[in-house]
Amino acid sequence: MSYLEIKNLQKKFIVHGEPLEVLKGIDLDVNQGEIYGIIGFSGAGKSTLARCINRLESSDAGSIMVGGVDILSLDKKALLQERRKIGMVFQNFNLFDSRTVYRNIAYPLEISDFPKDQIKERVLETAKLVGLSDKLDAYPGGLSGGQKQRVGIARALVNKPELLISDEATSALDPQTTIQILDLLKEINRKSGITILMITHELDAIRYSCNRMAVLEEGTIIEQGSVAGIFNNPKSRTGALFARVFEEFQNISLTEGAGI
Ligand SMILES: Nc1ncnc2c1ncn2[C@@H]1O[C@H](COP(=O)(O)OP(=O)(O)OP(=O)(O)O)[C@@H](O)[C@H]1O
Repeated sequence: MSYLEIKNLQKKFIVHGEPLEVLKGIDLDVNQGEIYGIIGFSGAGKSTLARCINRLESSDAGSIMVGGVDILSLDKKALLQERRKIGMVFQNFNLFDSRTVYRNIAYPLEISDFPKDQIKERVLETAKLVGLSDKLDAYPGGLSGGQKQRVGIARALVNKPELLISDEATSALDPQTTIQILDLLKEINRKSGITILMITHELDAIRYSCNRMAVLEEGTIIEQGSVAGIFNNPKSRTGALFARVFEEFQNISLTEGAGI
């Protein structure tokens, strides 16, 4: 059953008085409970797509259904309500440096009508889920990149959303920390059944986490299907480039590992 259904989504920006078409009719179907990958080079429109889904960005045409709700038709009040079902994680973490880990995680609850006397319990529960129980009094400045992203993930999850959009969540992290964060997302998905849209330019992150994926190129989804299918038999230039870059990277590692 599909949880996120996007049809003919279009978005343009006006740049120096000229229209710049960034999303040119996106169609996407993400099943409930799956981790779905979207890959694309820089400038393909990935972040714009992510931002359109929770209406941080307006859209020009098309429809976005999230859990059966037509997101683009909601008034302001209903949108605030529905947004709680959509968590978002960013590459640069977007944390408040002057707030402790606890208060960063609590923030979405503080600005909603969540019962005040239940905030602490929810924050502690969420911090535990992401492995941050011992860092609640720390400030972001004193955390590693991986810990910062755990705070970002906790903050995205504290409202118990049904959809998590991960926009390059691991792109600023080293390979080992990337694996830890991807493992955390997989574990959260397995435990809670949350649907995850993983947007990235890293094919290995998608190979590690997803069964299905789409390739975004210049605002168009040019290929979608199983990760194995696209990787082994890419139909598009971008798909082929990603597969080749990945293989070359593997070869380099092997050669170096063999000491040649
Ligand atoms: N607010 C904006 N105003 C004008 N142009 C924008 C705006 N936001 C994005 N763009 C343009 O839209 C295109 C797609 O940008 P977007 O950030 O969605 O791509 P991306 O695939 O996420 O790339 P990256 O991985 O580099 O962030 C780019 O050409 C970008 O310059």
